[in-house]
Amino acid sequence: MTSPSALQSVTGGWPAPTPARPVNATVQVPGSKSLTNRYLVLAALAAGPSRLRAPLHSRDSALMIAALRSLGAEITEVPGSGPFGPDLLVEPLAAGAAGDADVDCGLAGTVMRFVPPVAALANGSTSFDGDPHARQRPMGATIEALRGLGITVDDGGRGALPFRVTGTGEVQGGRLEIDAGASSQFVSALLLTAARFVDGLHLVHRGESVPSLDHIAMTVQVLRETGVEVDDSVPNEWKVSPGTIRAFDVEIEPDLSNAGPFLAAALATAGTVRIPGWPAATTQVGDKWREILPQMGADAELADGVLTITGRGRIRGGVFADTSELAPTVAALCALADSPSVLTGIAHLRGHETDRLAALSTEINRLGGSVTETEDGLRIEPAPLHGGTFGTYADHRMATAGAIIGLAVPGVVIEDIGATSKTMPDFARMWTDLAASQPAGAAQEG
Ligand SMILES: O=C(O)C1=C[C@@H](OP(=O)(O)O)[C@@H](O)[C@H](O)C1
Ligand SMILES: C=C(OP(=O)(O)O)C(=O)O
Repeated sequence: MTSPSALQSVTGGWPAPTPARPVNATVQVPGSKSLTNRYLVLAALAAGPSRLRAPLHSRDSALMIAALRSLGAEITEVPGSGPFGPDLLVEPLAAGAAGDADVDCGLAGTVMRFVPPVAALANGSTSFDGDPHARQRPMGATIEALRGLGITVDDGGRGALPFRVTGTGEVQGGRLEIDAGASSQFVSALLLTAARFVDGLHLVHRGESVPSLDHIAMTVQVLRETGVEVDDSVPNEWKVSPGTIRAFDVEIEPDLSNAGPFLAAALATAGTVRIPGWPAATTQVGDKWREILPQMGADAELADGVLTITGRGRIRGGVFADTSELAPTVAALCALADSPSVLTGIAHLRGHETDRLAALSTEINRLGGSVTETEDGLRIEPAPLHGGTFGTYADHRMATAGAIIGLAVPGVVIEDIGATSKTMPDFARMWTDLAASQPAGAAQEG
């Protein structure tokens, strides 16, 4: 694991562009990671073949595809379809398919949390491991949950990756208590598979509050779309009835969290950014940009499925609660703001791709910023920033946070822009195009 303090001197890197003029661009954003990986799991467990249109193609989705294939699902690409890569056809796993598979989770929370319950349905053993930092991410609730369901999990007593799940071809299900305080993905993972348990699942959370509730709402929504009965009427409890997961043909929404850095560019440069394909209704947490960015001083308009954000030259700080995976983008904007900010409700970011609270404060402060960690978030004071290397910790959202700061601060070098391949492999090109975009009428003005 690379700790924030260990990253003192870095050579090389990607010089973040600092445009001389306000950006003015329409940016098509690839499909949602969270939706793509949920639909892949559901398609693998469904009653017939399914199609995902406009799915995300990135490291996290490739890892999910490889994991489900290793368990026996057939996943093929439809050549020539989709602007960001082919649609996917999924033939589900055969019931009680044999295990003896190896799953590489990379650094993908959705793979390390969503796939073990699927492996529990198999008749055999499945081994899970991942990147070095994946071994630091919280996994205890998944391991304990599977044991609570009668599944053998050999984790060498670590409560973390690597571990082996041995199923018998059937999971009884029933009532189960877990502590999902470290990640909403512990809940989503069990709900996604639960309809295939003999008795379904009555899941009860006990402990500190569950973070990233929007992502659980997304899970409940996709389950209902595929014909699964879910009762989420009692806070911290979810009941999934046993039954069939219907095969489906679905168009994946653009990733609204990944739209964030591009929309932030409108504020950072006092420009305009338009994102087409913005859903009229969605469970994605990224829909919160329509509240967050106006709170910071931008104009926002959603018309005909296009979200337009226009920066007005001033970025206001504020109090931002429960921003979940949006937090690194929000923090980057707060570092450019002219008044103080507080980010709350994000203590669990310490268990994300890296300890994001430590990483954001270390890297922004290295550029002259004034960020302090609080118990459950960050306090960010206005400070004049200067250029320097921005460490990325294999975290896509650290790389994009550094790029946002670089729009307004010359000389910012992103340690590893390749980290963006986790969810947006084309980020560097898209960002370069954005930075080179011209304000309306600029060509005529010369
Ligand atoms: O279920 C999902 O797709 C996700 C849930 C959230 O995890 P946490 O609850 O661990 O924050 C989010 O941060 C992550 O990027 C994706
Ligand atoms: C926390 C994130 O990812 P993961 O799905 O790996 O948890 C994220 O994308 O911000």
